[in-house]
Amino acid sequence: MAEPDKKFEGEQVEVTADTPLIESVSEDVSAEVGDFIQQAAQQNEAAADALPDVKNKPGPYISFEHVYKSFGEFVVLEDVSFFVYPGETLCILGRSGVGKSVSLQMLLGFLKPDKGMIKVAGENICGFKERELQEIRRKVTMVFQNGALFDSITVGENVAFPMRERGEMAEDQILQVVKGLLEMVGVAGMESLLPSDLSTGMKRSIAIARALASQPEAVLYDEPTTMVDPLMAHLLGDLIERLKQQLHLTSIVVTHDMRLAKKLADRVVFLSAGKAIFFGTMGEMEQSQDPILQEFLALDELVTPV
Ligand SMILES: Nc1ncnc2c1ncn2[C@@H]1O[C@H](COP(=O)(O)OP(=O)(O)OP(=O)(O)O)[C@@H](O)[C@H]1O
Repeated sequence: MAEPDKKFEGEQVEVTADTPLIESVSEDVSAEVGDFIQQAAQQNEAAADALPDVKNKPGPYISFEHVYKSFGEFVVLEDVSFFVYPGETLCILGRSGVGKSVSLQMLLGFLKPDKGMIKVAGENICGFKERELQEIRRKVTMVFQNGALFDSITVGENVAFPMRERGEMAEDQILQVVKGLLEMVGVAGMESLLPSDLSTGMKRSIAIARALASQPEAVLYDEPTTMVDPLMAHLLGDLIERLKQQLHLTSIVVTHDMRLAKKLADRVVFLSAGKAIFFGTMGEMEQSQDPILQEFLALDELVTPV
């Protein structure tokens, strides 16, 4: 059952278009985090430039090439291919159980494909050892549905975690970046709260701030708008879009939320019965005569009327 969207424990705060949350989401980034963001954006542009040049276009940042995955007799993915270019957003769509989360887990090396190649930044990661996979997980970070925050430490400590782990920044600089990142994702001043004090939507915003703290080149979002109210879903969608624009982040978004896919996706891949039955733009998907795609689009209109 969906967790209710609350702001603070014991305090009923209604999120409306006038709350600071919305103002800060639409504002430019603060000076504190400016340098950090600038550095991340430059790093992402440099990473994109370093990718193999295919006919003067940079190669995909992430690609699945003829990927197969089964659990015992149960076939999850069968000859699935798709890609996402640097700085672009790919949405993975499909009904429950088609292998969307399994795809993300393979992309981070938590699961191995049976056959095929998964490339990140031009390298096939399928044969990578744990150390090399850890470097991939620094470049490509995941924002989990539940935020996956550490419950026993504060919001500020959660966001600072990747920077402290890397040990490259002075403590006062880390605190400034934490402050700026929280401001950037619309939850300014919440450093000293515990994750249990926060709503699902806020946990997700903080999980995004923590993901950004490791200065990733790509971010994977697993159902970012599920179990939050429509306004929070809209804000999270705006935030993901803004991060793409400001940081040139490559993003993969697993979602059932067609409005979100329409807002964010440069391309979508639609998984069904083990196959990628569609890979293209949202506009092309809407024009498709494939009955499975038509049914999915029609169902979405029934569930979320405009
Ligand atoms: N480690 C595993 N061992 C065995 N089966 C698994 C494992 N992980 C996933 N599966 C199965 O693989 C299938 C695809 O799972 P996956 O979680 O990727 O679906 P999904 O498309 O993300 O669905 P949903 O939208 O409901 O989250 C499911 O039938 C699931 O039970």
